[in-house]
Amino acid sequence: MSTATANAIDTVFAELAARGETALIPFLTMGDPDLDTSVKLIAAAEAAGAHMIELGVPYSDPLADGPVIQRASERALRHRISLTDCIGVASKARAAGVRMPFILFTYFNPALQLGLERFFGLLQEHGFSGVIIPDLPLEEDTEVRGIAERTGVHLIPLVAPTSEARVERIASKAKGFVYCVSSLGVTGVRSDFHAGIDRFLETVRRASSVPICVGFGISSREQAERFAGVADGVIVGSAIVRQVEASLPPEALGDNALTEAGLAAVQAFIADLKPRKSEKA
Ligand SMILES: O=P(O)(O)OC[C@@H](O)[C@@H](O)c1c[nH]c2ccccc12
Repeated sequence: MSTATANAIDTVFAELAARGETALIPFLTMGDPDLDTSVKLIAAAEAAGAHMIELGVPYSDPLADGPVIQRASERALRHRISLTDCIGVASKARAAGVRMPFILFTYFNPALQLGLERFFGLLQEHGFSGVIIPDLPLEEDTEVRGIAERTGVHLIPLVAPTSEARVERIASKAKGFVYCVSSLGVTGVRSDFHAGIDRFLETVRRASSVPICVGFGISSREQAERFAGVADGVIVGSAIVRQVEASLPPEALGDNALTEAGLAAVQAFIADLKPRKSEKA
């Protein structure tokens, strides 16, 4: 009898595939504007219909992030929160009744500083199903993948339209899903995507034995539905983080936690993003 419990990410994708639905995966910066509000925002995202969620660790040097998420990281880092504080948010969200799978999103350096064995041990302890490390150097990939496998946490790789030649190697070892970046450059709302995006997604689909999801620049239901036919999920970060930012009371009030109205505005924004039932192409 296998002792390995099924990973919640795999279960969610199987359920959605059976219903012909596309996963909606928000990204939130933990600690923006504070850790308690992050727990409320995660619960609001699930209430809005999100199927799983990327919990972002704020970082002082977010190379791949556009201005919206950079500002969110700055707001969060004012509270001097640590990587372990961010990981602990998952247990608080579970205690608040949130059931959807959690994916930690962090740059590599904070995980390395903590120690990879301790990092993955904490992810497992706090119930994470996956982790995304956008700047994981390929030469460290084998060690990290080994620890991830042992702890049952899916190491979710990113592929970009420029990495066509590496798609096969990356996608063939992917767990959870393959994160297909829709455009070149940094995160942030966009009106159009990389010209060869559809061919790129077909290439990833052929090379991958796990679901494929698209992120970067998606900020509306129309854009989410544009990918619903060719991808198994869409990831939305900056547009949601921008809504959080817009819903914060003026700094002058001192306590810049979100009001109930602000939380409701973020929840409504996420609900509006959700692709309608789409028959897979
Ligand atoms: O913000 P966007 O354009 O909606 O893209 C998702 C993105 O925010 C999230 O997945 C993410 C946040 N920081 C990153 C850095 C690299 C890759 C992806 C990310």
